[in-house]
This record gives sequence, C-alpha cells and structure tokens, in this order.
Amino acid sequence: MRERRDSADPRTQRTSSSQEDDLNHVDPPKLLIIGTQKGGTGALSAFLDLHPNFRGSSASEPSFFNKKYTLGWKWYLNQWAHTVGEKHVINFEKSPGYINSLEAPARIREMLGSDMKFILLLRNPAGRAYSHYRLMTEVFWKRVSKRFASLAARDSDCLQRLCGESNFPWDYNLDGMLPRPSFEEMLADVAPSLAAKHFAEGVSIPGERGTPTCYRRCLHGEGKEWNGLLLRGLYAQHIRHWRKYVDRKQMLILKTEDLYFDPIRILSLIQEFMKPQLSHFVDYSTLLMKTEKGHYTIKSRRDSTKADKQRTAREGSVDIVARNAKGFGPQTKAFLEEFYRNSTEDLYEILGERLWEEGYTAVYTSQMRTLVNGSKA
Ligand SMILES: Nc1ncnc2c1ncn2[C@@H]1O[C@H](COP(=O)(O)OS(=O)(=O)O)[C@@H](OP(=O)(O)O)[C@H]1O
Repeated sequence: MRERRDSADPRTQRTSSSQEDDLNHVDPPKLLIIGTQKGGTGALSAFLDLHPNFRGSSASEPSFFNKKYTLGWKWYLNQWAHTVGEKHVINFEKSPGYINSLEAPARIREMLGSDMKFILLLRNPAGRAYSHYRLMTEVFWKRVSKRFASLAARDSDCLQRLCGESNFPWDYNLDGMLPRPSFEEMLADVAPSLAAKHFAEGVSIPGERGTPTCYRRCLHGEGKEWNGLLLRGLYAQHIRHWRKYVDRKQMLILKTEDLYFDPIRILSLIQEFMKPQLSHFVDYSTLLMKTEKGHYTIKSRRDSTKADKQRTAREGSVDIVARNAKGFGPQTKAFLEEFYRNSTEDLYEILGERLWEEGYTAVYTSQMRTLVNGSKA
C-alpha cells in the first residue's frame, strides 16, 4: 500500500538534480478516470487504491490536462514520484473535469499516447446536477463569496460588466456571504425559457430580476460553456468530442449507481478492462462491506492517512438515492427531464441502451460487457 502525499506546487519548489533523476524513472499514468464530476470518482479512486497494482497521484485531482497544463510535464510526472522503483504498478489519476474539457482529449493523446485506458462514470444527470449544486452552495460558497467581494472591492464597473446586470449591485454586503441561490434559480440561469415554462412562482428568472447570472459567472468565469451545473450532464456531447481522439475500446463507461450498489462486480469489470497490465486480480468482497443503506464502504485501511480517513468518512456518510429523491420537487424534475431529453436520446444512440431506465437497480449494461470484451467495433 502506498503512502499518499500532499500535493506540491512545483513553482514554489526547487527541483534538485536527484529529484530530476527520479522523474526520469517515473512512469506516466496508463489509466485516467475522466469523470463525471459528482459521479463517484472519489469512491472509485479510493477503491483502486486498495489494489496492489494501482497507484494514484499525489494530488487527489491533478486536473493537469484541463486546468493546470501550464504547470508543465514535470509537475504532472511528479504526481507519481512516490512510485519510482516499484514493479508491476499502473499509475492512474482521476480528474473529473476532463470529460467536459474541450482541450483535454487532444492534449492527453499527444502527451500520453494512444494506448491509454479511460474510465468514465456516468450518473443520472439530474442527480449529478443536484449534487453539483450542493457542492457549490455548501462547500464552495464561502470561496465564491470571497471572490465576489474581492472583485467588487477592486472594480465595481468591471464586476457589473462581468455579471451583465444593469441592476447590480443588488442587496449585497461586502463583508458577508452572498445570498445563496436556490437550485431552481441556478437552473433558471442556464435555461431561462424552460424555467419560465416549468417554474410558475418563486423562482427568479434571468432577464426579469437577473441575479443568478452573477452567481454563475462568478463561479465559472466567461467562455467556459461546458462547465456549468447543467451542461456537464450533457454526456453524449462530451463523449462524442472525446471519441474524436480516443477509440471506443479504450473507454470503459460505467454507471455511478452501479458502483454505489454493486462495486464488487464493477471492480471486477475494471480489472477485466485492465487485465493485460495487472499481475493481481483482487476479490473486492474481501475489502468492501455493505452498509445498512445498501451501498458499500471500505472495511479497513492498512494505511490510514488523514486524507484517507476523511475520504472514507465522506463515502460512508452519504446516500445518493435519498438525496436525489428529496432534493427537488416535481416541477424541477419535469424541467430536468425536458432539459436532458435530447441528450439522453443521443446517449442512447451512442451506447445502444438507456442507462437510467431501470432506476437504481444494479444491472450491468451490455455496453460495459461489449467494451470490456471488445467484441463490438
Ligand atoms: N461508492 C460510491 N459509488 C458511487 N457514488 C458514490 C459512492 N460513494 C459516494 N458516492 C457519491 O459520489 C458523489 C461524489 O462524487 P465524486 O467523488 O465524483 O465528486 S467530485 O467530483 O470528486 O467532487 C457524492 O454524491 P452526493 O452525495 O449526491 O453529493 C457521493 O455520495
């Protein structure tokens, strides 16, 4: 079991010549977990960490090919400096933003070559969007508020342009937190006409009162149109873009809900997918146990670093099904269904089956088998 190290920024570090030598012996990753954000990528990477052949990166999400490219190749390789000298290991990383990055697939192909393997976890897009909303408004809201405050303090004209609102500033106290938008307001910001159709009352529709646009632009910046709360769930569009650079047999597409309820079989599929490069085949039933809620958690960890403990606690304390069910009402559900209808049909075209039709039962899709067996062109 390897030891996880904290991520280090190479710009603030001197690289000694022995470190340089070490980097020459680092194997680049052979497996990338490319998404989707809020799709259970953290749990999957924690499960792979238990396997004797897999070695994760130092940073929990390097996000090199989409966000940190300018840090350079050495910074990226340094993510696996701890694996130097180890035999039969497959370096991997998870960066859930890769799937919706326009640049990442071309960069990956150029820098990592054409024999890479990719895992894509897809979660019901409505549940994904809601989980993403909670991440933004609970975990990151302080950060967003601070960013907003510093922008406002520096240049209110610029902020006004950025937010694109003639009525800015609205009721906002520079010392405080931004008022949190509701889930529906965030959705309305992305698709105002659809929102006007579904949300009869109580939701601020951009163009009328307009404040949610500020939130979105402050969260994501301009010009990152694939990054939004709803747009990340347009899986078909993202997969089609990736397939310009990556052969379908290189990409294992799995369902988040299957990982949640039946990780032992999913991890077998992943091992099949990586088979030629593995020296061990692990029976995950010895490592994972079922919780009262029906999902699985890690029995025990031999190396319990602080980060690992925090992550295990997170994984053990959630219930994605309950959260999805109680997160939003029928109007919102109707909005989301309409928003994702075309994309879901397109995904069906690509995969040959509907991933979420059967609800949350843990059924393996023929698409997964096909990809693993490589029997379909
Ligand atoms: N074992 C397992 N299988 C599938 N899904 C799981 C599992 N464990 C956790 N989760 C749920 O995954 C959600 C977090 O996903 P990510 O780890 O990809 O998040 S992140 O993008 O790295 O922030 C997060 O969803 P929400 O709870 O709805 O926010 C977790 O509950």
